[in-house]
Parts: sequence; C-alpha cells; structure tokens
Amino acid sequence: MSSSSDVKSVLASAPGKVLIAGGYLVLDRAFQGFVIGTSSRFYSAVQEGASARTICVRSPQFEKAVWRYDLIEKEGEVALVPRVSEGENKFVQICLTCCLSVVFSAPTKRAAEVAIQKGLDIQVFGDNDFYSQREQLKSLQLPLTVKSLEQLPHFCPTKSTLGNVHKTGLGSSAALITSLVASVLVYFNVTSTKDLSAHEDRILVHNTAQLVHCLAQGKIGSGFDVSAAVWGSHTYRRFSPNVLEAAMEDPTNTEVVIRTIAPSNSSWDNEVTSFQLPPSHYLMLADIDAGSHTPTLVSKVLAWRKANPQVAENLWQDLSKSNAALADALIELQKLAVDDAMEYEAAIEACRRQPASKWTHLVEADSENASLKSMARVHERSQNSRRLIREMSELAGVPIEPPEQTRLLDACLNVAGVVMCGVPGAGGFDAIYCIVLSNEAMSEVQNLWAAWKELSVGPLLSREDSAGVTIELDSNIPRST
Ligand SMILES: Nc1ncnc2c1ncn2[C@@H]1O[C@H](COP(=O)(O)OP(=O)(O)OP(=O)(O)O)[C@@H](O)[C@H]1O
Ligand SMILES: C[C@@](O)(CCOP(=O)(O)O)CC(=O)O
Repeated sequence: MSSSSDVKSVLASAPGKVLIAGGYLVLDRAFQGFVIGTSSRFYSAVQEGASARTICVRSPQFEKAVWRYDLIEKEGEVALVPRVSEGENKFVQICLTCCLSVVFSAPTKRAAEVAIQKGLDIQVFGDNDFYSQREQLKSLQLPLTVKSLEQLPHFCPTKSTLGNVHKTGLGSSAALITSLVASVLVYFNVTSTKDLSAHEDRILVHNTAQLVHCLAQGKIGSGFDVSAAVWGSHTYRRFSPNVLEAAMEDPTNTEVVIRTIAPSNSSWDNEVTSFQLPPSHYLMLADIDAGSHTPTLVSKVLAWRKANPQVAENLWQDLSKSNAALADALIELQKLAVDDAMEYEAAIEACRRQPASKWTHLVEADSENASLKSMARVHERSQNSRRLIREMSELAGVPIEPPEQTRLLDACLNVAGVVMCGVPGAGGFDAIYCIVLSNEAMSEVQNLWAAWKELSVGPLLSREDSAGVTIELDSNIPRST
C-alpha cells in the first residue's frame, strides 16, 4: 500500500475567486464580502515518490519549477529540509511543513510514517486563466481574444518563470495552498472522508490553508480567497485575526499549530453563507494589462480610513448597506427563478434585448413581473455600489475605480443584456468583471474589449463555478519528467 490508506494517488482542485463586492470592507469583521468561485481551478496531485524519504514538487507549466525536500528525523518528528540548489518556493514549503505536522499528529500517524518512507511525488498546476497568456498568444501571432485562448493547451507551458509571470488576480496562491493541503491530508488518510464530504474535513482543510497562506504571504488578509478556494461562491465574513496570532508567532510549535487549525477550535468565527449568481447570469472576466499592486492600494486605503475615522465609517456603512442590498436582490432573483420560472424567463428575455439603463421602462410596461423589478434593482444597486467605490477612490486618493476603468465599465453597460460590472477585489488596473444574460451579450462585450484602445483588455475564459475544493482518487496522474 503506497500511502497510509488504500489510495495510490490524490488529485485535489480548488477554484479561483472574484470578489464582486466588499473589497476593503471585508478586511473588517463588521462587514461582508461577496465572492464568486471560478471555473478556472488549481490542481495538486500527490502520489508515491520515486525516491525514498524525498518529496519532489513540480510545476510543469514553468521551466525549472521543481523543488525537492529531504525528510529527516528531528526531535522525534519528521522534518522537511529543502534542497537549496533547487531554489525555494515558500508557499509550497510552508504548506508541506504545516501539512506534515498535521499528518504526524493525526491518529493515522503510524501508517503515515511508513508511507512517507517511500517519498512523495507532487505536481501543482493552474488553469491558464491564472496567468496572463498574452506572451503565448503574441508568440503564436494570435489576437488577444477568447477564440485564441481556446486554442491554447491546458496548463500551457510558459517561458516565464514563476517569479516574473503576470498573474491575473484569480488567487493562484490561495487555490494552490488549498488544493495542496487537501491532497496531502486525504493522501495520508487524515480526513474522515476522502471526498471531504464531512463538514469537519472541509473545516480542517480551510483552517490549515488559512494559516499556511498567511504565513507564506507574511500577513493576515481577509482570507476571502482561501475561503473561496474551499467553499466556492459565498457571502463571507472574515475570521478574527487573533485566531492565527499564536501560530503565526511560532509556526514551529506543533502543539500550537495543531490546536489552531483543529476543527474543534471554536475561535474560528468566519462566516460562510450560500450565495451564487441566479440562473442565466454569466460571469465574464478580463485581465487589464496596466496592473496594480494590491498591498499598496490596501495600505493607502486603510491609512486614509485611520486618518479620517468618521468620514470613513459613514462611507463603509453606506457601501456595506449597498452591497447587502445588491446581494439581497440577487438572492431574491434566485428565489423568483424557482417560484415562478415562466415569469423569470420572460424577464430574462426582455432584459436581454435592452441595456440595463432602460430596464426601468420595462418594469413600467410590465409592473406585475416581480423578476423584472428584481433585475432592475440588481442593476441599480450595483451602480450605487460602484458610485460609493468611486467616492472611496476620490476621498482616499487611491485609483480603485479610476476614470479609465469607469469609461470601460460604462461602455460594457451600454451593451444589451449586461446586468452589472465592476472592478473586483481591491480594484485598480488589475481586472474587470461583467455579469451578462446571454451569449449575444457575451460576444458583444468580447468584441468591445478586443476593440478597446484606452486600456489593453485581455479576456479570460473563467465562468462562475460555485463548487469549492474537490478530490479525485487514483486518477491517472502522469509523472512529469
Ligand atoms: N503554478 C504554480 N506552481 C508553484 N507555485 C505557484 C504556482 N502559482 C502560484 N504559485 C505560488 O504562489 C505565489 C503567488 O502568491 P501571491 O500571494 O504573490 O499572489 P496571489 O495574490 O495569489 O496572486 P493572484 O491572485 O494574482 O493569483 C507564487 O510566488 C508561487 O510561490
Ligand atoms: C482589498 C481586499 O479586501 C480584497 C483584495 O482582493 P483582490 O486580491 O484584489 O482580488 C484585501 C483582502 O480582502 O485581503
């Protein structure tokens, strides 16, 4: 038996994320974030190693992206020693170190100690959307379009190194860590179910991934990205940062780490509430090549908030109410689609033919259609949230939705069947999202992006996928050379 259970290999995958409302607010437990999981996923595959007591991690998409670790006995525990010649990947190393602490503290530790003697072969790879494919398309002399992206192989190898690849903001590190934690814990039979169907299993993966991600990033963010990788689309209220304080201060203290990540640790006060887009609402994403540095935007906004507490509190409260009202309208639509499917479909058909700015006329013409009223409310409320984000931009002097992005987003809204759009997460020049009602609207928006001159707008293939981390057992995982 290769591992400490009857599985020969475990392939875990976790979705990327799009924070469609609640950026900055979600850093404070008083407020929520609304996050959508993406169809683009990050994969971690674990199988028996080729060399005893060695862990080899490869990222086949990137040249020379291989990291090897020797396993040694240290103070009665198994420790990871990186082979310095291979370069380092602190996200992978911290993840494996933490996971092995969990594995060798679990009831199945004896079997794991036997299994680990054979070493591990791990591959990690992300769907193409996690990384800009602009260079690949350029080298193939292909235009920056969806059609071109669809011609690229999955997990398209890139000439870029991990250190200089342009990431697109889908949360590659959060999805990497969540999938790697899940695959290792399932491989060593630590979880009670192999498909993570038991709630406490998913909690264990979540808590471990949150700690690892904060240790690797060197800060405690809101954690919405790891939460999305674990749970998919949902409404998120962050955990109190003090949950991780002790483990962040001394990550080598196995007892503290195990106590921190335990599913029984009631200090974890994060809240996950089901939320996903209503039927016939499709997510579109684009990567803007002018890039922003999220930590800089965040530090500037928080510094302004600290320096202007009253003005900021009023703005945070207004934005929170607007975001909650938007979510309520989307949830109401979800319910109406079930309660009166025919009326819902009629509303969708009517709204597909008009730009959202005209939907109030549709409501006047058919005031009995509750779905129509709700769709108009979704649009109005999303626009109100954008207005408040622009107010935050101007007051804090931070380009969260800068004028160049406003012009692009407003142009998208002129397309019939576009419900709402915005800058996701911290905003800036990283990305935009649109939510549309039809393939026609999708095509027209893609054409608009391809023709846009003021900014370079690179479409992504991702759609919404509300599933969180998933597991495949004993799938045929090729050993990368
Ligand atoms: N395919 C991969 N193989 C190995 N490590 C990866 C891979 N993709 C990402 N990583 C790890 O994740 C790190 C990026 O994490 P960082 O926190 O800087 O970005 P991020 O916020 O997750 O980025 P984005 O949200 O744009 O994806 C990389 O430095 C690398 O260590
Ligand atoms: C600004 C912030 O609230 C969201 C950042 O979102 P993104 O990484 O830009 O998608 C920071 C955080 O929640 O960690």
